[in-house]
Amino acid sequence: MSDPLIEVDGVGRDYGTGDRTVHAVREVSFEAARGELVAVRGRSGAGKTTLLNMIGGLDRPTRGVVRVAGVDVTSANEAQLLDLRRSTIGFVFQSFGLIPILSAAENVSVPLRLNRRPAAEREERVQLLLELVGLGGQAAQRPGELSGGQQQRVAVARALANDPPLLIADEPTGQLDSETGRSIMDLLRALVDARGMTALVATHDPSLIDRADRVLTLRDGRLA
Ligand SMILES: Nc1ncnc2c1ncn2[C@@H]1O[C@H](COP(=O)(O)OP(=O)(O)OP(=O)(O)O)[C@@H](O)[C@H]1O
Repeated sequence: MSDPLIEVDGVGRDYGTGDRTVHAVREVSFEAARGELVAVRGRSGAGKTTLLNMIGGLDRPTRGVVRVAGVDVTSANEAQLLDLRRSTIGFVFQSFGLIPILSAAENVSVPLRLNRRPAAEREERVQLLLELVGLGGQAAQRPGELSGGQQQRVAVARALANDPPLLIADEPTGQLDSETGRSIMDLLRALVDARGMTALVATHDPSLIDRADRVLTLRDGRLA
């Protein structure tokens, strides 16, 4: 595989010390290519969130190296990590993480503001992104006025705002009913196919696994 987008090499993460040490992730190595949809499955506590957070630069491994788009996330300083999270990685969480007092459009606009994009460009891009996720008509509505599935679509649009090569989604369908969950996974699949981005998606849900190009299974912190 040439030029992988994600390189994970011998990564481990411990919490606590001594007898109480929890080995949340142990000796995990894998690569993901550009344009690949990779599912990470495993039971509750298997280490999915810990692994995703280390790849996304939200947490640092105890051992090993993570590279994303050639950048060593493990040794990056805070400013470099901030830059990586703004330009290279979009995040989607189980709990959506939208700002309640902002409209759908304003939520999607937040990463563009952080990247200091001009107002006219922001407006155009936000509308395009909302249409992309099927919410062109809901731009002015606040999260509380949207269904769970619609809120997650807004979160996906926000994650795509700066056109990152990597989307990390941690149980994005965990709070949705199974049919709504499937529509979110269909959306992620379509986005990966249309944009050539890489997506890393943690999920418990066996019915969502078949949309992935590849499935990584974590058991007690190890890749099975
Ligand atoms: N901050 C922390 N301090 C101590 N232990 C932690 C911490 N975060 C996670 N752990 C432990 O690390 C292990 C892996 O947790 P993690 O959240 O990565 O699993 P998961 O597969 O994402 O689970 P879930 O599906 O329930 O979200 C668990 O045993 C958990 O209790």
